[in-house]
Amino acid sequence: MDPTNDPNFVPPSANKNYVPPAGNKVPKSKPIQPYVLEDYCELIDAPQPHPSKSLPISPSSGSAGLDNHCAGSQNKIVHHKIPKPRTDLNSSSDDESDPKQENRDSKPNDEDKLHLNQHNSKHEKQPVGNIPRIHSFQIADLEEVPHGVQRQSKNLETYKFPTHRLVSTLKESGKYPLVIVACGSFSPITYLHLRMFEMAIDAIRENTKFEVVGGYYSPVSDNYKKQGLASAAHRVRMCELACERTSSWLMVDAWESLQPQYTRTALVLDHFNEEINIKRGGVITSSGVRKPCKIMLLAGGDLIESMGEPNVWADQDLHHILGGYGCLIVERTGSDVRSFLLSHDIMYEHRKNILVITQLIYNDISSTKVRLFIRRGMSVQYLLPNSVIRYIQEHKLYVNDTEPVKQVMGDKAD
Ligand SMILES: Nc1ncnc2c1ncn2[C@@H]1O[C@H](COP(=O)(O)OP(=O)(O)OP(=O)(O)O)[C@@H](O)[C@H]1O
Ligand SMILES: NC(=O)c1ccc[n+]([C@@H]2O[C@H](COP(=O)(O)O)[C@@H](O)[C@H]2O)c1
Repeated sequence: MDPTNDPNFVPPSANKNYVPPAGNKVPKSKPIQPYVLEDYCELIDAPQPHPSKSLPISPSSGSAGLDNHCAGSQNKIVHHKIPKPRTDLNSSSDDESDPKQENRDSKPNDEDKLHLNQHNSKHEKQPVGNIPRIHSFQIADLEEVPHGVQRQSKNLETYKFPTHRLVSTLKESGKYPLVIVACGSFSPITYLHLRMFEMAIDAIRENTKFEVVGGYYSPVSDNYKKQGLASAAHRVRMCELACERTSSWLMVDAWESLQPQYTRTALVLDHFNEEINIKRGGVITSSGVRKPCKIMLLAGGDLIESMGEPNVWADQDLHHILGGYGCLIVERTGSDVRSFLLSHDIMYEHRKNILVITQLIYNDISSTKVRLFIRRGMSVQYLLPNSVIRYIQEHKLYVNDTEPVKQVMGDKAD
């Protein structure tokens, strides 16, 4: 039975005493692709250290092994240098890139061309592989009217899974495809929610052999009944505006938001598995081999810590999410995710499928506080994309919210 069938349903985060009804089962889902993150988790760019420098890590230093590495890599060598990220440019010599997949970045801008020229002129003399630069395919031109963007339907009958930015052919055939899914309220989406994906893609590139082929927001449905939720249609639209105007790889999937009942996160991930692996057969490599796509949940430290609260998540769901899919956890300021992982039995059991991402530049923008600012007529400029601010103004969202201020200033928002 779905928790929201209960007439007294209150979303878990709003009611700490919430007890989900029995029978909170994960259906026998179709096969989930088999990769465990840690099996494909190593610093792909860093040189292997000299064997004499690799010290075994004692169990008591377990948390060190979690630091921006796969949580389960405790017997692995800890590199103290941040490896320089591979780039489109410097990996191009050994890439078997497919021109068809350049839908992400078909036209290099002037800056790219300049960089390309500089790079080409140096190419003969310098070994490539270590030129740090921003990946231009991640950025959308803020002034550009987005092309080929697929907007989500407002009803389930005409719903189509968005694939307009899903990479269909793997760029580097030696890697494994990965899709990142962020579930949440996004009421409204902020720059923190956008940054989460950028932090995740950096961590994946640096620490694993996966190639991110897509990123999705899955806003929760209205049945979640959390305080401060704008309607699902508004939240989906705001996420779309944010993705269209600030990113060239992120997408929004409205499926969860359109469901007539609240959908547990385990089932949302099953939906992505179904769309990407079952219906579409995963991702193809340039040599024509099909690879199933790993799907991982992207979540903040607070969401992960809610997994330790009684009766918010069914154990069976946690095994399904963490074991079957895996989790990328963005540390939240002030929360100790690593200690939490060590202390939580199910999390610890699946630690090889969990990657903790350290925020090197702290960002703690809170949707709750954004809503309060709007209600108080204060500026929210630079906390969320302009397109989202404009949308909020046009639709007069949040101005008449009645969310208790005490709760807004409570521990979650602070
Ligand atoms: N400051 C933060 N640091 C890291 N992750 C965060 C932070 N704020 C939110 N997240 C993550 O963003 C995702 C979506 O969050 P969601 O919109 O549901 O909550 P929220 O941003 O905390 O909003 P609200 O203030 O309405 O509770 C969740 O995984 C959440 O953990
Ligand atoms: N049992 C579950 O599947 C479960 C429990 C709590 C939160 N969630 C999800 O976590 C996300 C964020 O929730 P909060 O905004 O309440 O932190 C939402 O997408 C929600 O559906 C799922």
